[in-house]
Amino acid sequence: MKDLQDNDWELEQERVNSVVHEVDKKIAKLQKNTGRVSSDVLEIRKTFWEDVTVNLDEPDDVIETAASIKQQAELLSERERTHSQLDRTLKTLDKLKFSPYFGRIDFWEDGEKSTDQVYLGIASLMDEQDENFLIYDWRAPISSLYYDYSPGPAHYQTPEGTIYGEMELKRQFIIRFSEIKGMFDTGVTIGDEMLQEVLGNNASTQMKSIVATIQREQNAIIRNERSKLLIVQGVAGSGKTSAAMQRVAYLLYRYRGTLKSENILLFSPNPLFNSYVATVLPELGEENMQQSTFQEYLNQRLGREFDVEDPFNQIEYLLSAKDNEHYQSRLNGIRFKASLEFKRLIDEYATRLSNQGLIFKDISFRGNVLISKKEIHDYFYTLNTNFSIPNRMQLLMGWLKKELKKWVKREQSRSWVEEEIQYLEKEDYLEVYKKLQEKKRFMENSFDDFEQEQKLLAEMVVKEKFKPIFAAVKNLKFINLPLIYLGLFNKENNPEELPLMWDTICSQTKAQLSSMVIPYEDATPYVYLQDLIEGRKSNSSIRHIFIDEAQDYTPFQFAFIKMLFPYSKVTLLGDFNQAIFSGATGMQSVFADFQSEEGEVETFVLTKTYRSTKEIVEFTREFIENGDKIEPFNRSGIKPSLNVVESNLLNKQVLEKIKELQTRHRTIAVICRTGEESKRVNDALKEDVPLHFIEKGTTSYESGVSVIPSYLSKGIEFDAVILYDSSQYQKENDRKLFYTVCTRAMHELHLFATDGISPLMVDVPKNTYVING
Ligand SMILES: Nc1ncnc2c1ncn2[C@@H]1O[C@H](COP(=O)(O)OP(=O)(O)OP(=O)(O)O)[C@@H](O)[C@H]1O
Repeated sequence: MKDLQDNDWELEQERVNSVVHEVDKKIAKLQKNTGRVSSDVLEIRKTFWEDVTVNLDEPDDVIETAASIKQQAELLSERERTHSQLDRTLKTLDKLKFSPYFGRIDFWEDGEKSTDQVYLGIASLMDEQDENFLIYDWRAPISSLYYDYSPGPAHYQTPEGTIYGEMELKRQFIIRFSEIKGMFDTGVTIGDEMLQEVLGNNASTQMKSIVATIQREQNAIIRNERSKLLIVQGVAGSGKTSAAMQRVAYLLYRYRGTLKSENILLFSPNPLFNSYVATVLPELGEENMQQSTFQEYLNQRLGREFDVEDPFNQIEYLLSAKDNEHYQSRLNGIRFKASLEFKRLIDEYATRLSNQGLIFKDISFRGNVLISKKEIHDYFYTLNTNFSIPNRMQLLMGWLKKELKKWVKREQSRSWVEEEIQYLEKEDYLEVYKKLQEKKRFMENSFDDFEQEQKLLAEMVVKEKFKPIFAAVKNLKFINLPLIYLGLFNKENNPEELPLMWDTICSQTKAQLSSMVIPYEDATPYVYLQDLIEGRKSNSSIRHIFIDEAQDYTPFQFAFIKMLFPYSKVTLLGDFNQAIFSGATGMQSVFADFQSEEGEVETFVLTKTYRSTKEIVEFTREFIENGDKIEPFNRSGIKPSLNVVESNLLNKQVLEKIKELQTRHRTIAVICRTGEESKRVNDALKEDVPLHFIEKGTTSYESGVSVIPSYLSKGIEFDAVILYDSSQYQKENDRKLFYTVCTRAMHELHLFATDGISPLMVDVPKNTYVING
């Protein structure tokens, strides 16, 4: 490794200057273009109708008019697309001007005469003649060398094969405002110095990109193209979410032309997390992928019919209602309904429903049953059982529509129709009159206008009233799904091996659904059964899904998600030590059993953690099994503290700690066990210090002091964490939650305790923390 000389610095700065000069030229050129395109867009919008020939006289003219409008609209949208593309390129160039690159490697490819200098940045840049790369995109095949090797023999993959050679130099830059602020030549891994610099900074309220310091093991995840299912088990702070974000950017680059941001979907744990990660891709010059929470999906499916419980209410109950008489049976129910066993039970049930047992609803109108549930049931079971249930439902729907049409005719002569006609608006009469005129044109014989008019008006009235019924039939609302689902909890459909307290589970489920509340644990099984009966609404446009915090999904949910996106590759990121939902319930987590997944599955394990100081990692890893495998990044800070206080002094002492931390940190979290406790703490302290109260609907987190319930803090990080009352983490099933909240801290962790030291800490070596009080 060469020593850095002053001369090197000067030469590199000269190169930066010349690259920035090139960027400036490109910006100027593009701005001219952008100006032209935006005036095109304005002009087309202004003259849109002038350039369209509108003529509706004859059917041919109508077709011509439609074609002319379509052509004009296409022209406009093409120009708009070009405009937004140019706009994005301009933004990227601005970023390159600010910081053109972060790395350089000198690589002598076997068989070549000279060494290539490869500079890496967030996007590639060619010289004026478009011949040589001034900057290589970090996602280009050759850039992989930078992440995977230190100087010495090295190789990288290209679509054409493997390229071998010798890396002669690896250099890192910190460039800001076109000026080199730091420069390191690195030997071993991607410079510790650069990582030290990045990780030593304050936590940010938005996740940052890590392209300059991606580690080798993360690079393998980011660039993996082989697997259909990629599983990343990584300890807290190991960069799973970061790897996921850079992987999205990588895939968009690698498959540009075929893969667009709208073909990628990220399932994240809550809206707060969604906004926390939303800036990474734009920072890298890419558009954000689609983002959603699984709860949003469930709400969209069930929200109109039911009051859908969310996972946060469920966990709030689990954390605080331990004395409730139904607690244990609910827990057992949650466990069973999370399992693939329950899914199998539903599959078997659906097979039986094919021959008997489906339940329907009467179709009624003005208090009268038009088609009874029995008639619907009987018709359904006359249909050929070789057809699937969903196919038969479509046939049934067709039959119902026909029957309803007969009813529309019958109803027209009823007295209520005559009455309704009296109340029609003038416009309705006018419409009927127009229709009559139309008809006359085609009919030779004269007819009684009045009678015809009455008939048409009656038809109009009845059809209008039947519209909602037809719509409901089209949406298969004649199926009584809640009752069918509840059929699962009847004796004749019992599972062979009954889960503990099964009778109570059945009666509780029935009570909840009858009041149109769907507990979180029932929501996925319910939509699964619905799909078996109504037909699956699978999505073909999504090609990649990412599930972050995957440990909190049940095996049932994961199986269901895979069915929803049958054409999609899947990246699962999680940590079984942070499985707070399954930790609280003892249910299976999808992460417990990924060995059983079939097909092209690859698993990556990340054991090095970057978020917290060495002292925090040495303390928190003691909470969990095999914690000694967790490797901290070598960054020092102060030891975590345990502050034992009288409960009546807790708020006062927490306040003092906040004030002290504010002198050196920007983001501080007071993590409470539940939402209820957060509220109490917020109410008690908000007069004395400005607080951000975070609850399940909160969509962004700001710097300052946040008060947040434990389960919402997962996935995000703070400079300093105050754990409000650690004495409450008592039982084994609190362990994962306890570990999760403590690992949110980057620089400082302070635990308060009002009722003695948490039993979960008894085995933690005393030299890993300090005790105050
Ligand atoms: N290669 C890296 N270079 C710089 N920073 C990194 C790197 N990898 C991870 N980090 C930082 O470490 C912190 C934790 O990363 P991230 O949130 O992606 O981890 P995680 O595994 O998803 O954590 P958790 O499971 O605890 O939510 C972030 O601040 C991230 O920027």
